[in-house]
Amino acid sequence: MTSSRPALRVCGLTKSFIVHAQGDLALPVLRDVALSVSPGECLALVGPSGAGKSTLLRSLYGNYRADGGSIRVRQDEAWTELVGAEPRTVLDVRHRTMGFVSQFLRVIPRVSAVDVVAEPLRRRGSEPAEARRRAEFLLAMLGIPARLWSLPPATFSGGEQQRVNIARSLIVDYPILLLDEPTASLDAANRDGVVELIRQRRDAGAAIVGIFHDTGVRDAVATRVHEVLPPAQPAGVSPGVAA
Ligand SMILES: Nc1ncnc2c1ncn2[C@@H]1O[C@H](COP(=O)(O)OP(=O)(O)OP(=O)(O)O)[C@@H](O)[C@H]1O
Repeated sequence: MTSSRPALRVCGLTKSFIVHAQGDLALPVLRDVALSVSPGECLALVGPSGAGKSTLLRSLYGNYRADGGSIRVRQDEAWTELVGAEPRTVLDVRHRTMGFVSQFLRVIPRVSAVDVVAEPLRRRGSEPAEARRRAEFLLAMLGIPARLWSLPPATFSGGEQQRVNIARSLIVDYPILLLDEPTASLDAANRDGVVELIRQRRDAGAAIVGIFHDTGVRDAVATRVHEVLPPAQPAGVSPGVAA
């Protein structure tokens, strides 16, 4: 299901990091980025290492503050501007409209895997039994053995934790999904489960933006690519310097 009315629209997006170790030098990363994603589309961000793909994705989610430009999200049949928005506006968009799937699970001590996964639905007012049923469905689909569902994920393998994280991030049907390497460190069988889930979301009408270094995964899920180009660096600054 594709719709020509975008769910996410970015214009003139600009972002620099300030490198304190180099006398507060501004390191430009994103310059004048423009993109638009409609329901049913999956836009893959491509470009060389260090070009700014993660920076762009995190800026879309409001983890990084943009210096200029516009990030608009369709919510309640209207555009909500995220650049310069109040934190509560960003939180509201995250709660209702835009999900982010990272590679890493923030492990909560003593909470079982099924409750970790069910929690975002519970927070939105779902019946506990329904949230649990949906969490179990996703865990099964992602190949987490049922014997692990009642255990806290702290001792799970890296790949198991990653899949619990994906299940938790996808349990809510967000209209917009941002995916940061969702299949990194998964084996082939588990990768296929994640790919299937992403395709289902896309075909059900989610607007997706993602980074997929695995070209097989990218080809399986992406409907378009957006090339992120590295901006010209100021003289004397090498990429990879942390602020
Ligand atoms: N917090 C930060 N502080 C300072 N510089 C940063 C920060 N995060 C990223 N950068 C710099 O911004 C540039 C873009 O980094 P980013 O991680 O967005 O690239 P990428 O395209 O996702 O790379 P890769 O494909 O290797 O993951 C790099 O030069 C990086 O060093």
